Amino acid sequence: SEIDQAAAISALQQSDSLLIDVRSAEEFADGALPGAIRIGHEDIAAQIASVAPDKDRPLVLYCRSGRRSALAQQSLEQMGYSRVINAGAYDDLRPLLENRE
Ligand SMILES: O=S(=O)([O-])[S-]
Repeated sequence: SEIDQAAAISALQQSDSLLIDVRSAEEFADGALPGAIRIGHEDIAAQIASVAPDKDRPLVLYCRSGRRSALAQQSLEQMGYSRVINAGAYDDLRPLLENRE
C-alpha cells in the first residue's frame, strides 16, 4: 500500500479506470480532482460493488496524505480487487491532474 503516483497517472489514462476520493464529504466539497467520485474510506467496502462490479477495473484512490487511501486499498485488495493504486495526497496530485478533462 505504498503511494505510487506514476502508476496512478498511467492508470488514469485508461478509459475504464475509476478515480476515487476517499476523504470526507466536507473535504470533497472544498475541492477534489477532476473526474473523481467520492466514497469515504470507511464506506468503500460496502459501496464499491455498486460502482465497480468488475474486480479487475483499475481503481485509483487518494485522500489528504495517503493514509486513508492505503486503508481503503487494503480492504479492496482483501475483497479481490486486483488493480488498486494508492495515488496518495490530493495536494500532490492536483497540479498533475488539473488539465485532465
Ligand atoms: O488523508 S489522510 O488519511 O492521509 S490524513
